[in-house]
Amino acid sequence: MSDKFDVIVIGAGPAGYVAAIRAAQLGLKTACVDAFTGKDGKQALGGTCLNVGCIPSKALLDSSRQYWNIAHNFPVHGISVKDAKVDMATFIGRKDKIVKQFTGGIGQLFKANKVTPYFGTGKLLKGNNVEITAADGSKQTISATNVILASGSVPIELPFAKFDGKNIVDNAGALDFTEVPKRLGVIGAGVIGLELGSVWRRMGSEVTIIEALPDFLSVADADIAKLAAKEFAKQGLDIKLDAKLNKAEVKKDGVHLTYTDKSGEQQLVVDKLLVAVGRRAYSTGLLAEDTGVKLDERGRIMVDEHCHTGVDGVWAIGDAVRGPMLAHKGSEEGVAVAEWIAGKAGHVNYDTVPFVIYTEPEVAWAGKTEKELKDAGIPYKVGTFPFAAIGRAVAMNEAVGQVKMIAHADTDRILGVHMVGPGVSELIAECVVAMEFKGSSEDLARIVHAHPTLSEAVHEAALSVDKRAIHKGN
Ligand SMILES: NC(=O)c1ccc[n+]([C@@H]2O[C@H](COP(=O)([O-])OP(=O)(O)OC[C@H]3O[C@@H](n4cnc5c(N)ncnc54)[C@H](O)[C@@H]3O)[C@@H](O)[C@H]2O)c1
Repeated sequence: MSDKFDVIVIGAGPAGYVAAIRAAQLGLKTACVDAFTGKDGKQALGGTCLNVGCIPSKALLDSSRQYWNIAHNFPVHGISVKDAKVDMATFIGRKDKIVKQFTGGIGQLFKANKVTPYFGTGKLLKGNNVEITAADGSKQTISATNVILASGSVPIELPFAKFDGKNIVDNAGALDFTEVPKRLGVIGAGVIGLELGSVWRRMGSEVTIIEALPDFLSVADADIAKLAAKEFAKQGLDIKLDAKLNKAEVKKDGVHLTYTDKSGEQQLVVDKLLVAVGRRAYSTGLLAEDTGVKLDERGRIMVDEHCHTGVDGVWAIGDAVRGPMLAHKGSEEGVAVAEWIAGKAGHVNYDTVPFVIYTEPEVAWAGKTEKELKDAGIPYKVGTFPFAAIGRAVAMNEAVGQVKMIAHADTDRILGVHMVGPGVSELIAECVVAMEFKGSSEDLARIVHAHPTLSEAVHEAALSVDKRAIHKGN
């Protein structure tokens, strides 16, 4: 046994690295174990989010947006560009540089906060010891009073469309195509399917998305999902609902898909296939048999409302436990657990976690959908406001979508806000603050919003709850 810590975190994704930094800030001697290897063969801190998730996908979404705008938005402004071309090495290289900058940044933050990083696969042993296996197979064991498990999640693989890293890929593979696929198939019209499908559509791919469920984006509010579907269809994303993939075979001329929809069995040939049918909690090899830490039926580490596993000094956070698989949810759990360990009052409000899909237009929401409230028998009133009536959005040539605010019919407390439109990934923050402070639609309606800004759509939606929006008929 070489080293003894107050806290060992297994996993350096947005849940784990944030927990480690917060624990160290609170004066706890902290280590963080992670095995992720970057393209340069060195340890790359930051987990899925920084290496192959949130950050690289946003880099490619932005590059592809610039390219798409040349043909689809510049002409509206009277700007023409001839012979626009994309250099794929620069396109992918810029993304890799951003990833390196941020993964390296975590190393710097660890240094500044005196978190000790370990490079290898961590396994929890009985008695809060952690065995670390390096890439060369060598092992060492460290121990701590508290261990935080933050092992994240991995893509779900379909048995009849197994990942081969070349033709049938997961999110990581779809961030590294060396050329724009002429035909891209996507299985799953969820967050990854829509974001990465958008990237390659903007780059010129013919994108077909096969979604098993009959309703598009059923996790979102139905009105918002409907508006989003209309915009995605205009962009040329061919989304097939109620369609189930039966087979994917790699042949010389591409990946041959067989799927069944309402009209029967269908065939489709694509050059690349992205399978994005969800992720599952990752805990392979994480727990020795006698630790007492339990997994639920979906393989998630079981925890109570304080992220405690029930085993003395063992906690679990992020994608590896219940709740939405979102980086910011994991980070907040990381902060809260570090604070609980230090004897402080940690806090995560799961009711106000914002959801964002970084398509164009963006989709964002927090709180309950109209259907959830209807099903629960909670009385509500709704206010909406279209971006078409927002001067800033029109000036930007991005006047699509709307803000929909739902408040309690009796108390006016905001229960949910749902948006599709320009910049809504940022606009949702104001609503989350209002909801966190148990605000009402009237609270937001009484706040001065700068003119002309996109945030006026939130203001007007709040006014519209009480049928007094100014710039539309009520
Ligand atoms: N912007 C973000 O916050 C962001 C970005 C990327 C990923 N994530 C998270 O990562 C996780 C994984 O993302 P994802 O897009 O893979 O999952 P997801 O759950 O968002 O979507 C998966 C979709 O695949 C469909 N599906 C499942 N099995 C299918 C099948 N056999 N055939 C056709 N369709 C099928 C589902 O009905 C669902 O619509 C999610 O929890 C997501 O929240 C978040």
